[in-house]
Amino acid sequence: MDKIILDCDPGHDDAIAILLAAGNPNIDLLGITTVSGNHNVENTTRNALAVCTAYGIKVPVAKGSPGPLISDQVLAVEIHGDTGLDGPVLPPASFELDKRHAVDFIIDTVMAHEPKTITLVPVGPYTNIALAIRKDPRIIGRVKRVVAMGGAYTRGNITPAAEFNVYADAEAADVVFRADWDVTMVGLDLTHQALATPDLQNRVRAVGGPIARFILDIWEFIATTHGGLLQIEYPAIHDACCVAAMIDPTVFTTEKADIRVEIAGRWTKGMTVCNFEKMGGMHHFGGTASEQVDFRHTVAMKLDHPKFCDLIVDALERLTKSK
Ligand SMILES: Nc1ccc([C@@H]2N[C@H](CO)[C@@H](O)[C@H]2O)cc1
Ligand SMILES: [Ca+2]
Repeated sequence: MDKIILDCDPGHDDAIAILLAAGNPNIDLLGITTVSGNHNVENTTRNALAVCTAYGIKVPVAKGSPGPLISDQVLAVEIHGDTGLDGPVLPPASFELDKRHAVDFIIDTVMAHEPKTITLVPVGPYTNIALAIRKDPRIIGRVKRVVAMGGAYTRGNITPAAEFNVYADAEAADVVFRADWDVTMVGLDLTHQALATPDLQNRVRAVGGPIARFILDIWEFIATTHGGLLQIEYPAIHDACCVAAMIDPTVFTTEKADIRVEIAGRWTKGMTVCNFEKMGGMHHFGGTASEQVDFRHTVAMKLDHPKFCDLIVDALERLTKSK
């Protein structure tokens, strides 16, 4: 059983990550922390509580940072709508927020558990994670690993060079990727394979019930925004890919790389520059022999889409039965 803290900015695809984390018996969802990203932190927090209520689950939810460390705030309202989760009916929260700030919740939870037992799963901008490292660096050595949705080794979705979660707080992403812990980057190159195809939507419809309706309303809304803006055939279920990998590591293939986050480029800020080990270990700085490159990051490459879909349908069936 993998213990995780899901740091998120619900967010349509964040809601499917919560479905997987709450519905799969191999995941122990210790808590949800929220951050500003797809919308402001008031809305992403309200949405996190609404999603838990819609699923009939109760887990600690702790509100986090209202904005990035340094850069101006950028929201993805054009994709997620004015509430940050337009489309489905959002029920009023059935439980109260955890009283702690997300950063304190992360630190307290990591320090209260055995070393190397908790995985951090950030699927929004990494502001809370960076702040937690700075407030208590002990968590770097104590966390089992970080499986982060963000970045891309080809092209971005908020600028040609950058993916939204990294772009929205590039300095926080720089802190996270440079820290001395095990980071897996689940970028757009992988998550744009994780599409809510008609077949998957029909399987969700066949489960029936209010949660299936909630999920279908999510994809119906996103299809009106995502497809138009980004020319992607079906809604991309970005964030759930991280949780799926916690459940079944064979859900996608990986390669080792050395990842550097651009924080100064005028046109490339937020770009995750990936130097793959399999690319013969090109150096970041034109092969200066003095630069030591250790390929310590892991990059998600090829998704097993049928396996991914099975996990989503299974989680939906379990939550629907237990509601
Ligand atoms: N166009 C666009 C699509 C998704 C997102 C959000 N950011 C990440 C994908 O870039 C996911 O976590 C998702 O919640 C932002 C912008
Ligand atoms: Ca997200």
